[in-house]
Amino acid sequence: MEVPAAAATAKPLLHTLTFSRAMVANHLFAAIYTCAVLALLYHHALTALSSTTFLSFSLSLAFLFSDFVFGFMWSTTQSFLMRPAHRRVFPENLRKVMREEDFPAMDVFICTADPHKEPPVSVVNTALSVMAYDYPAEKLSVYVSDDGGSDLTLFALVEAAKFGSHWLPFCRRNKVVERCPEAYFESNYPQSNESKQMKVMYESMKKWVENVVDSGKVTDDYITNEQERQAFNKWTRGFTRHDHPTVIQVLSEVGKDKDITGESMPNLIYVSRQKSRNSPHHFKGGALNALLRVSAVMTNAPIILTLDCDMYSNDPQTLHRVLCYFSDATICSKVGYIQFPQRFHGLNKNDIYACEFKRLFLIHPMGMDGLAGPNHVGTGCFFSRRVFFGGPSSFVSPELPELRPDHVVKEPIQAQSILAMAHRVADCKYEDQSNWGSKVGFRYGSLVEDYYTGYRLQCEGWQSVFCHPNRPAFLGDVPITLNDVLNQNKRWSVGLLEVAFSKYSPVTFGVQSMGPIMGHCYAHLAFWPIWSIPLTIYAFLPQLALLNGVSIFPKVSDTWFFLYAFLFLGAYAQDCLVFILCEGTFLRWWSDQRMWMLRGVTSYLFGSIEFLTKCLGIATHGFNLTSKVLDGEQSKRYDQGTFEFGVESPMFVPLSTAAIVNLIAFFGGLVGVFRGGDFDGLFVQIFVAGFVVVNCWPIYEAMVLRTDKGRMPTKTTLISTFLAWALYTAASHTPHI
Ligand SMILES: O=c1ccn([C@@H]2O[C@H](COP(=O)(O)OP(=O)(O)O[C@H]3O[C@H](CO)[C@@H](O)[C@H](O)[C@H]3O)[C@@H](O)[C@H]2O)c(=O)[nH]1
Ligand SMILES: [Mn+2]
Repeated sequence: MEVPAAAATAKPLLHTLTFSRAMVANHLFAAIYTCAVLALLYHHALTALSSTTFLSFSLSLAFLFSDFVFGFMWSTTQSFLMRPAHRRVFPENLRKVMREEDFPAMDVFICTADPHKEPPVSVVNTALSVMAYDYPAEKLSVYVSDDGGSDLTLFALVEAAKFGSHWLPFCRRNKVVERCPEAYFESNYPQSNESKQMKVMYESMKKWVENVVDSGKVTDDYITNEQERQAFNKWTRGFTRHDHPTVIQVLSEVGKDKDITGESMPNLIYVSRQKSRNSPHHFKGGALNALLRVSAVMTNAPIILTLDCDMYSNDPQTLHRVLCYFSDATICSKVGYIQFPQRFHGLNKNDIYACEFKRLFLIHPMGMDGLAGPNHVGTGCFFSRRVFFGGPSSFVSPELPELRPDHVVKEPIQAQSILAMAHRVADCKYEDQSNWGSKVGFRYGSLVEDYYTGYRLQCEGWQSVFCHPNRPAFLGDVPITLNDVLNQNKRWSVGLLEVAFSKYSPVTFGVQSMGPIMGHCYAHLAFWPIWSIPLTIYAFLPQLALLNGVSIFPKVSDTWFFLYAFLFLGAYAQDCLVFILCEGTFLRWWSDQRMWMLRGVTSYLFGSIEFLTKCLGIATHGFNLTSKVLDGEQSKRYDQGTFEFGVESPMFVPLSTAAIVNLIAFFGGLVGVFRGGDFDGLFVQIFVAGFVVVNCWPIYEAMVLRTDKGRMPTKTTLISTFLAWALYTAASHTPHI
């Protein structure tokens, strides 16, 4: 009897790809909605042309422009809904196609930049969580890049290596799933003598490290041997975070350092690249490129995982999932990276600051996965080392043979020649007149180096894969104060505009290189901050007109009114549906749309202004690190779902001004209508103001009702009240000619 050919050659299944069935319904809705948007723009153009006064002409023009932006942003989001895909992997089949001896080596990069904003204990936890992966230790190397050039961070990692020699075998023996010690001891872990002992050991290590960090100095009492002393001696008098030589310290070495059961430890290497005030360092992109070179010289693993210091591994099996793709020869030559979503721990119930970014981190990448693959989001991403050296069929060779992705390292990592070469490639002048940052490695030129690099790689022809298992592979911290959130979003805004208005803009270069749909996906992200234009206009203009009794939208009895109603309800309903179908709750969606409005008059707006001043050469802005330090009282308020203002941030000024203007306009409008005003003509404006007021409730609370430290600073409230009054006065004196 003959065996069917397919069955005889069938390989065990490693991964599958399926497309969402909701696609057709969505295409239909998109087609109708597009017609509605076009009709609205036509309506605005018509009103503008037939307007009799200068005022009504400029108003129609303003709304024509803002609705055009709305329409553009809405249509680009539809690219993500064109062909959403879902993937599954079958790591249980991996052993059938591959022996453990054949597993490729992995280099893990962890970035940190400031021991006071990024507590070293949390860096330690991240490092330990990846060192403890279910993977042959001799194939695993963890590199920690310290852009803060801090001996406190080095000290913490020295302690991490010592503690790791107990922690790793403990995890192995007990099949621990939470391999980040902090998360493990916070969880409901089994109480045994061994686990209790481990906890004592962890707590004392943590305390030890925190003491040193609090004291700000690694004194002799904390140094236990000559090797350590030599390492810390590098922090001489002239050593500052902006000006210092390279420090590379091997804290644990494969084959040499063993855990307490005698098994090999993975490599753990501390790298602080050379810094000088006279050389640009390109922030995180620069740090990652330095690590790319240092790791090439020392281990040169074909697969690289990049992590932010707060993103610990939450699943020891993740590397097996990744191998399901990278071991498949059919996709290996095209797939450049495998992106896991950014997911977070410690979000409050309704996620008041919408830090989950469900669209950015889940819905959009799933949409792109059915096309050429998701964008890169900076952390939780596995790269094939080859992607950093040209497109799939156009290799760009690095300047040194040792840096080539196919170079084989023959000497141990602490060999004199290896260390000398590693120092050489970490030099701050090394990249001068080279391809690094332009054609090779992570790309420079944008504060969102992650987005930009992924985008450029996809333009070169690389595809990517989105992997999002039910159990999050990585978990990170979220900012817990509104000011931190807005500042983070502002930095992203500046970085995105840098791409949007560069010669590599997705609307021109992107569309040409990767086709219209992928190009539009990237364009949606690049133009994210231009939401500020319609959002700011809609936050003030209809309200100021309302206060003056000027009707600017169609009357309820007018047929054009239904167009407005359809556009508003249609977009909101679609957005809400997509959000809730992606495991969202209604209240989280509500927070999400609220934060979108808030960002419109704060981070998007300030980001756009900063970008402009940068273009004009008036000011430059660096990478403002997001704080990962938890303040007790702030944490408490965050957990209760209370907004945190507290500081005098310039971004709070337009926010409170808008809140005040809308409140007054809403009540003023209602009073006017009761006194016999034109309800029919003013309804839309009253509705818009009312909708903003409902969204602004936490702001009113923070301005008048609250007494805690997180309330709105009185100065901000006063300035905003004054500005609201000034706007009102100006509006009421605008001649209606
Ligand atoms: O000069 C620098 C500045 C930052 N970092 C590191 O970059 C990471 C991200 O910084 P963070 O302050 O946490 O910024 P976020 O806005 O939270 O990060 C998101 O946005 C960044 C781009 O702006 C991406 O790099 C990140 O991966 C992405 O998670 C951290 O590990 C930092 O240590 C450096 O290594 N060197
Ligand atoms: Mn972060």
